[in-house]
Amino acid sequence: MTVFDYEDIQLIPNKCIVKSRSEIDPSIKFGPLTFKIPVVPANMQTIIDDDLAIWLAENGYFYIMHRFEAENRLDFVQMMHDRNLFASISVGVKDPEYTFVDELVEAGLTPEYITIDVAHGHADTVIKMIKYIKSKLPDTFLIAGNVGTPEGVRELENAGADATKVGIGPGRVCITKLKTGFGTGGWQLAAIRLCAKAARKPIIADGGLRYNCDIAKSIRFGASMCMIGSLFAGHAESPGELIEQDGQKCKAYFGSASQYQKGQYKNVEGKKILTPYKGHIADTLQEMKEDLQSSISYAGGKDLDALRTVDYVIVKNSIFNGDR
Ligand SMILES: NC(=O)C1=CN([C@@H]2O[C@H](COP(=O)(O)OP(=O)(O)OC[C@H]3O[C@@H](n4cnc5c(N)ncnc54)[C@H](OP(=O)(O)O)[C@@H]3O)[C@@H](O)[C@H]2O)C=CC1
Ligand SMILES: Nc1nc2c(ncn2[C@@H]2O[C@H](COP(=O)(O)O)[C@@H](O)[C@H]2O)c(=O)[nH]1
Repeated sequence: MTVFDYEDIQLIPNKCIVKSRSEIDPSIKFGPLTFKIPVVPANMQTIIDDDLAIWLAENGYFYIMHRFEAENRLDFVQMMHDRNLFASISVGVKDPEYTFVDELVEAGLTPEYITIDVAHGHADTVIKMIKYIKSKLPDTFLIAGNVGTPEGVRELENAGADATKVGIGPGRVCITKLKTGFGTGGWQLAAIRLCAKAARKPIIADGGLRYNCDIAKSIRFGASMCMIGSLFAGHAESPGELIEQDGQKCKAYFGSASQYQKGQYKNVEGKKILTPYKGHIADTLQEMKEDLQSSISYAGGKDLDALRTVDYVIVKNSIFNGDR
């Protein structure tokens, strides 16, 4: 098996067919809706909150609300629908989550997207939840994860998932690789490739993207959508207070399996970092769009499809997955 990560790949240009990058359309149809770019901020408490979800939905971007204020989720779905916006929420696999699905059904609420969000998604608990949600809310577009193998992708798809999320341990605030020895950290892009070859439905590349070019590379190796945490942390709109450290404005970014999320040090597989303040998220998203348009122009096309078949070389740089 050929193993590589984002920083080991260079895409090879084709002849340009546009006069301006503004002619290029980097949008993606994902589930029932089409979004401006194939990017979604991670469903983590330091990355997304209600206000940002509303802004993203209003402005043509995909979002997935996190599941860590479980009691607010029903009202959140109702609130988004009252504003004629799509609702996209996360669930876990523990018993109360079945009751929550029942409550959605009783309230007559069908979120357009539900994501089953657990660390080790290749599990009977996840398969059972997929089948339950699909039986109760058949019209919801159901994303399940996380997995890191073709077998994981196939099993979740066969259970009824409409898309799978790939990435075990490549995240910026992840310590799964150090605590357990398992995962796709250091070869996440090769794992995307392996999983995409086996997939019959869309996959989301989750974690390990460190630069805007990694969006184009994820698409090249078979992703339909990229979930990103660290590049979205530290914005004006990011949840959390601005902190000053060594004269620099920062915001905290912590893992969903960190003690800061869990409130206790048990089965911890995440850490906290401070990220420099980055200004407004609209500017970051606009830059991602422009860079992706540029990538597509180098691929010799006018839309994301041009990236999917572009040639590449493996230029081994390091195994550090951008985390130096
Ligand atoms: N993408 C990634 O690499 C990772 C992501 N995360 C994120 O952290 C958050 C918490 O995830 P998670 O702990 O799964 O959620 P939960 O705390 O809801 O746990 C999910 C269930 O799976 C059980 N479980 C069995 N094996 C594992 C395992 N290896 N890791 C985790 N749970 C396991 C848990 O039981 P018990 O706790 O008793 O074992 C629990 O019943 C999620 O948002 C997830 O996306 C966390 C780690 C890795
Ligand atoms: N192993 C862990 N992974 C985590 C944790 N919290 C979130 N995550 C995953 O990271 C990505 C974001 O990655 P990034 O490289 O873009 O910052 C996120 O979507 C989750 O899949 C955690 O505590 N441990």
